[in-house]
Amino acid sequence: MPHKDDNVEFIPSRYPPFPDGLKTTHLETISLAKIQIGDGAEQDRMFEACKTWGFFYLHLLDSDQGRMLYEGSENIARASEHVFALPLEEKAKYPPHKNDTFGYKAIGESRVDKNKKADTVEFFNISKDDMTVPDSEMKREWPKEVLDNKPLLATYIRTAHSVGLQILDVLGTKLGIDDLEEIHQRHKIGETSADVVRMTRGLPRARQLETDDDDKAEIITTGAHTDFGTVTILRNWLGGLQLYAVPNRIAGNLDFGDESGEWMFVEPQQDCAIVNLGDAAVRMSNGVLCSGRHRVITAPGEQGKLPRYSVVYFVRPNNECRVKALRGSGVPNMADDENDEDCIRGSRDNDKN
Ligand SMILES: O=C(O)CCC(=O)C(=O)O
Ligand SMILES: [Fe+2]
Repeated sequence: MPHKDDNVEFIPSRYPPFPDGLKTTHLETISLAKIQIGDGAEQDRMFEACKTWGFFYLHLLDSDQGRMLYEGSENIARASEHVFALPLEEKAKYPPHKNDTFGYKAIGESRVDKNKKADTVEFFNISKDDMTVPDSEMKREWPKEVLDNKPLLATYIRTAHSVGLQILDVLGTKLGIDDLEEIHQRHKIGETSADVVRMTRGLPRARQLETDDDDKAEIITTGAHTDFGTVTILRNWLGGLQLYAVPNRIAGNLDFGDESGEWMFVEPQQDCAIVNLGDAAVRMSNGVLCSGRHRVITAPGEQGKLPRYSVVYFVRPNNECRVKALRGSGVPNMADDENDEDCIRGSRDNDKN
């Protein structure tokens, strides 16, 4: 779509490049097409990436579903610009309900560090369940700017969910899971879940600082976290995402007291999504798979002068499911893995990530 209007913010083709010379992770790039045709070497590389960092780049342009995610995420980011441009009073009409995270999170509602500094990003979390049913069956209200894009969002949700499950099928096979169907049962598209498409818009650096004189200031936009679901498929176009250089194998390890590692940038790759595993994948594999701790800071260099958009799909277990370890030759037994106390519930209501 041509951009007639210079007020348009989301124009990836005009973004300055990611700067050289920063500490950056070297993640594997996995081809979605090769995963889809069952290429053994590609599957091995993906499994290794999921055991080491729980993060990899997914090359999208060589498969139909990948191209849908590529174009769909750009269209959703464009739509999100209209959502975020609404007056705050209007956006505030869509807060999360008591037991969910759907709807609008304003800037400053979360804390990003131990000094309780406020975050500088707004989110709009759009639920899978409402976008994939007729309007009359939706459980909550959505702004017109979201509803106008319901067909796009529904297609994106179905595609991202399907790609997430294709990834889980490969990981399940590599883990020697006895019953792969169990993974599908836990992530049924038609069952109620906390799956969302998250639209995000992070403030540019100039708007975060009182003055714009400290070009190098590191401002945390979204604080350190692990995602609580199973698989996350992320599209971002500006830098700022960082991965903590100590792999995390503990589900829900949100007590980030240790500061021994360092933060490394994950450079966005034009033709790729960034895929990462969440706590439910750690739990289902009894810690064989890894859920990488990450955060977002202001995009580096010139990029940081621009508002930062991202589009995130979270594949999460169905609400009713108890996320126990799966049984399989590659999943170590844990003495207490039958213990419900030790299970993550499908809906981790209080978590925002
Ligand atoms: O915007 C990004 O690059 C990452 C966002 C993220 O980690 C999240 O929303 O959980
Ligand atoms: Fe995240």
